[in-house]
Amino acid sequence: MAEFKIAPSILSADFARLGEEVDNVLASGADIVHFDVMDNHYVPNLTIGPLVCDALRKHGVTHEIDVHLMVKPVDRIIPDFAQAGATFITFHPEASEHIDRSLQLVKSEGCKTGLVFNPATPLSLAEHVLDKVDRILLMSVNPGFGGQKFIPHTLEKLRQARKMIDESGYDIDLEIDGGVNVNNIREIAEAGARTFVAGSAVFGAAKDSDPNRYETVIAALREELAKANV
Ligand SMILES: O=C(CO)[C@H](O)[C@H](O)COP(=O)(O)O
Ligand SMILES: [Fe+2]
Repeated sequence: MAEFKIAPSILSADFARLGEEVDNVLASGADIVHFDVMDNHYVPNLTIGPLVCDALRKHGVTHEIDVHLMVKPVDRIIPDFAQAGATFITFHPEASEHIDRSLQLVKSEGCKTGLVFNPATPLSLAEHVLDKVDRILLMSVNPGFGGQKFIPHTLEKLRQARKMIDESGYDIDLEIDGGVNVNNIREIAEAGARTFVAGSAVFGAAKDSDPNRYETVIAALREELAKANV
């Protein structure tokens, strides 16, 4: 069976208790911390920056931090995130003047690289840089907000991305971000994704009733993944 990873997006966490929320979700079985950076310019929302990434590392987080940059331009902020402890730095090709140069910059700063594709952005933009990409992230919503509905067309795009990666021979992860939940994660895995970002599905889970709610929802996501025919 393929290896699947679950990456809760802290966009939907309680920011007043962020360290505790991240500790809880990791202790509940999450693999990766997905860290959404929005600049009120590339996307119409404003979130968190390198200081918060650094604070999570100082708090004791040792898991992978998957920095999803929704900022323009990207190059200026890459060294700051590398220094703040990012594991992956993933950016949108439209936000970089020179995609190849930005990928090289991420690598030279000691981080892994990711390229992220909006619903309407063609995968062909990755064609000539696959040797420098560690992760392809497909957005299944338009970027900027959590809690949106999964765009069904992304399933076909995932199949295309899976084919492109497999045919390339490179070791590239395929991640999905936006509207992932217990009801659709299985077909998303069957379409080719291996890493699953889930924000509202994890942090929004039945807040009042279940003290182990993160564990319950992550176990339910894994149960669905175990049924996937891949
Ligand atoms: O990048 C993002 C939005 O731009 C978030 O990672 C994404 O929306 C996750 O939230 P949800 O699972 O609630 O859709
Ligand atoms: Fe994201």
